[in-house]
Amino acid sequence: MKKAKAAGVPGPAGAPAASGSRDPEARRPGPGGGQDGPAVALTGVTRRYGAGDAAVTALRDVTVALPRRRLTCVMGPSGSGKSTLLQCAAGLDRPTSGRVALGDVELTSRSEEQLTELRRERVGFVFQAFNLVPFLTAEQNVGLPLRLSGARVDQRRVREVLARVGLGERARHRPAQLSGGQQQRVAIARALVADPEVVFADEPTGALDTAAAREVLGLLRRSVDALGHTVVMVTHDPVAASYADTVLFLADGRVVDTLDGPSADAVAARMSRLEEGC
Ligand SMILES: Nc1ncnc2c1ncn2[C@@H]1O[C@H](COP(=O)(O)OP(=O)(O)OP(=O)(O)O)[C@@H](O)[C@H]1O
Repeated sequence: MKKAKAAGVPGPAGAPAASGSRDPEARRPGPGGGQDGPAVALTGVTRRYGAGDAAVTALRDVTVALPRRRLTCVMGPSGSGKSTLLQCAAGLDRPTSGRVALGDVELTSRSEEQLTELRRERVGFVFQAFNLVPFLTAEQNVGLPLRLSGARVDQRRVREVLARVGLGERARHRPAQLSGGQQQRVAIARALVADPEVVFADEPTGALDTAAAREVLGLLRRSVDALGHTVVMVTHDPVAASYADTVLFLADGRVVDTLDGPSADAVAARMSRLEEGC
């Protein structure tokens, strides 16, 4: 079991120390690769909701770098700011102050239209509730990001990504004809099809049973190890977090700790201390 590092907020220059990938293949340049800086850098990010007595500060002066070609997990007690961090990092929400950069692109100064386009072109999303379009087949769902960005839908590419998630035989099935785990695998294929710079996954296993969750986590892990993708995942589950290279722990809107090469036991132990307020 590895020890949690002392609290300290990693800055953009020193990405949270992903201690090195578990697979040498992952060191080759991957999607959006070739660049050395972090995939996403938050600098002094504060996010406040509401005003006056009703104001809630969800993130407090967060400075953190999310490294490329790694699986970074975000954990913390309920209300600690995990989803807010993910949404700010993905350009779905705007910080009240501070800066967010996706690769070399500063997000905070962009218009809504520019952010929408950036997300389409450079980011993939996986949600707890799958968010597939119910009347489209698996392959049509996977091709959707390409279609929305105006690119030609390369059917071979769609089939290849579906096969990679083990659903080559289910391309013509609609979501209702698939199990939860299979639907989430379609969602992962959809997130990966356009080779995004970062895949953001918000509780991707929250609605799945243990076996399906393991398959989904294995896929996310392999997308990093074998294909060089970058994944940032929010989870409550220490076992899910053990698939990550690095776990960031949030408490009360701050990054209070990181853990590299985490075991489920070490994550659970750190979480219970955080839930007790230490
Ligand atoms: N749109 C909003 N309006 C007002 N307050 C909000 C909003 N979104 C989040 N918050 C508040 O910000 C804080 C952080 O919320 P966030 O959803 O980021 O936490 P979380 O760690 O993801 O929580 P959980 O684990 O319960 O999903 C909470 O106190 C929450 O109530």
